[in-house]
Amino acid sequence: MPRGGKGGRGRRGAKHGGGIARSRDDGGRSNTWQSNGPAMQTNKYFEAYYWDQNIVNPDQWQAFLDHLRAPLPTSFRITSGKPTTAILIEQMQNFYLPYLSNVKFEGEQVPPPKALPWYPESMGWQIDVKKNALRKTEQFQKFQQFLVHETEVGNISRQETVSMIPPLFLNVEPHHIVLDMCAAPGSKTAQLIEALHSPLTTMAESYDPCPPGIVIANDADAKRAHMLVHQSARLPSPNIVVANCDASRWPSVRVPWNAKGSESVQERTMKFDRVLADVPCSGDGTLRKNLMIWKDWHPHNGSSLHPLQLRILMRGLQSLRNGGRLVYSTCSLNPIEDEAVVAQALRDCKGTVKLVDQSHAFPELIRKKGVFTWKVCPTKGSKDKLNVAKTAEGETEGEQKSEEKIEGEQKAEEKTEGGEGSSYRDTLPQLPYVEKHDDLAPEWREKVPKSLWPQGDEEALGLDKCMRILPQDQNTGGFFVAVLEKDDGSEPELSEGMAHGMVRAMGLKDATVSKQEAANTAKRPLNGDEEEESNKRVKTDADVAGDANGAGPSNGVAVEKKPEDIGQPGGAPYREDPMVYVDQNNEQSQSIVSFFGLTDKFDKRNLLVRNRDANPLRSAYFTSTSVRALITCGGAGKGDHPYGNPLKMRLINSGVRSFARQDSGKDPQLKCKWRVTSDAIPVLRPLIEAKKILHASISDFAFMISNHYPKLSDVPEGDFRTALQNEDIGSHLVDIAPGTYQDQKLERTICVPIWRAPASMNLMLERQEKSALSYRIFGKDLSNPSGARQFVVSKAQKQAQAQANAKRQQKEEQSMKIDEDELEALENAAASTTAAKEEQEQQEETAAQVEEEGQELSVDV
Ligand SMILES: C[S@@+](CC[C@H](N)C(=O)[O-])C[C@H]1O[C@@H](n2cnc3c(N)ncnc32)[C@H](O)[C@@H]1O
Repeated sequence: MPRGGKGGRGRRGAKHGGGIARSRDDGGRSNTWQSNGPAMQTNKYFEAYYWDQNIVNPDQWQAFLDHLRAPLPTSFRITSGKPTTAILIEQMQNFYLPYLSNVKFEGEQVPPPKALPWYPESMGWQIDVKKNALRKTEQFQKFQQFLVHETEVGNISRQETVSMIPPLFLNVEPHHIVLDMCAAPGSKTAQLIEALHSPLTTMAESYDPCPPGIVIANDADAKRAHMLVHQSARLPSPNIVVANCDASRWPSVRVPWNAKGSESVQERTMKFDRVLADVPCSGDGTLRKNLMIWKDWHPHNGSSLHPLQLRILMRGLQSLRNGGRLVYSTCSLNPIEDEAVVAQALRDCKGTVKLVDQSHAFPELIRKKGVFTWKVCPTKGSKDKLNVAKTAEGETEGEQKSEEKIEGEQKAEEKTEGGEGSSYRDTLPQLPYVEKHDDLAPEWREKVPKSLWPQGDEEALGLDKCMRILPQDQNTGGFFVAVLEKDDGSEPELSEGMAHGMVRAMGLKDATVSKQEAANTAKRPLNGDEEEESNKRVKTDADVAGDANGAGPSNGVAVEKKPEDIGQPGGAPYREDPMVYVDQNNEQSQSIVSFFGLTDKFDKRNLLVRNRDANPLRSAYFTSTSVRALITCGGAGKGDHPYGNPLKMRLINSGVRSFARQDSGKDPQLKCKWRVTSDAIPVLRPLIEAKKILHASISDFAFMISNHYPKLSDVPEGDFRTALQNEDIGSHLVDIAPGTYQDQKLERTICVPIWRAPASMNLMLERQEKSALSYRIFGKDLSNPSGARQFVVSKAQKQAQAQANAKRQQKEEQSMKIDEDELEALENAAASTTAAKEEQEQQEETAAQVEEEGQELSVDV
């Protein structure tokens, strides 16, 4: 059954791998393993097909099958470029490795986790341990809690080892515009975002909060595209855009662009520096975790996906700039979905695209070279169905067997598998291979693409530069990766990539608008009629100048169309709220900038809201300038969406939610009704004036964690308390200086958000974030009297879990496969964000109460 593809039309589970959530404790998965048992993990078509394809050496065959039938090891990645990156690696190496090095389960030594030798700076890990050993030994239980905690707060991502590979070969840099064509559930997108903000390194200093580049995460499935929003919320970035398009028809979007050294702004089609085409596939590389694939697997699954895969790859290559790089990947081992797709794309590109030799990169990663030839099985039934000419070369009696006969053979008594060459092959069914496209009857030649077959030019195309990762080599899933680069000689001026030119263009446009605004302000006040007339004039002027602030009724340029009337032709209606940039003179925006002391590096034109009035109501998002160039298409109305967005992209989300309204308190002293979200701190902290940051010691911090809304008078005496008392009521950021507290050391400064109420203060972190942070620094949770880790399980989460379990059961009954990637992503993202939201709302309520209480207190005093 295809993985994430369109092959199973009408059956959602088939189409997208069955979007089924499961409980965080992994109970669902282990039950699946136990209930299915090894008896189910067999498929004679699979064995016959892959034996014939010759991608596994005969002496490795048994190991190949054995690994496919063994549970997949747990693996995870430590998020790069965060202040926590180095700390977690240090904890892994200096605490958990020794701690887990001498564990026995059922009399056997359990291997400790190992850093993946090819993943940069020990940030990728694998645990070759059976699930029940993980759950039933005290040491691994403790380790599991650490993993869950750090996963929930975004410092660790559970990700299958092989899935970590494609983004590494993309070499993403901060100025790159990156398209992740088939991104959901988003584990690779997370790596792309990390790479955009910092080189893949443990050094937090290299983190750039707002680089010039953009990551566009796209998925054709609307529900799955929304999962990307949750996933990206774990890695807050002003440079992220989530879209919901059919990647094979990825739209051309026009953006403003300025050539270096010129004073003019041009409009250009946005081209990508990097493209990831991790296409929907039959998924047989995931057999170790998606057990249902065993049951449904047939060579035809791959053949039926080949055309879509090719269309997506071709569109990716067309969208790439000259000199740009594209990585094509599948979690299928099938050459029809792999080499055949790449080969046809190379042919169609007529020499403008080449496969890149990556044999020198990540040398510790064991991989096989791509193959030059393969066998094609274009139908599920017998060849008769295709009316293949009876005289066709290579036809044998065996190949003529009917489908019923094949099934009969599949049920035939199993003989010893492996090793014995042809005698083993004789135990397996013959498959309805068709030697060449010309062998098909004329009416079928039209329907079945010729590109399924090798065409003799495979060696010349350099298909051996493709890479195939086989399960037995590193105890992983199976995977295929090809790295392609475009060299068509066009647009040499784009060799610096497009992002810099887009940012420069916005600078020029912004300057024009500022001049215009200054001129307007200087005018005398107008009476009503004159004002209306003037608005019309401004609209025309702005149109001519290319208003950089985006469209909206407020600046009079919106074309009134209802968003629900608009959609991709033939696609689902597009109903997302518009993304509108706030006028930089907006009162709320100005209060945010002055209260938090945001420097000029914070461009207030990049503050975005999700309403047509461009008014910050509950949340305000911050995006990079390049994202503004894209979302507004550089000018009002250019994007043909009522509010200026490039409609064709079907935008779902963008930027980082940075400010949340907190105006429930009625204190007239409250100067700014907004608080900085904890997600936005890494992005905003470097953009805030030093004098606006409060400073506290590690013992002050221990006090903050241990106490919920302590009175100001109870805060330990010292500089922090004095500073707090002199501070305005509202949201503040506090730098906690390195130091020692009860033998526990904080090695580097961390920044946390607080709320200063009239008579009290509070650390504005949700419970599990506080708990994880406390554990990391103090070795226990100071906010919990028992010191144990705290996990927030919200009502919504419990409900979602119950629903997910029911759904899983239902799907299992229907023999659908469960997409474990999706489950992993849900585990990484959705549950924790629901809980976090609830926690945040609860915090806001408490803050309001305390504030009011504080007001009363201050009146009393
Ligand atoms: C193999 S999964 C991608 C996994 C993802 N890259 C990750 O690492 O988490 C394939 C995805 O392609 C999506 N998809 C299927 N057809 C598509 C199309 N025509 N355009 C874009 N996405 C598509 C599916 O919804 C599915 O989420």
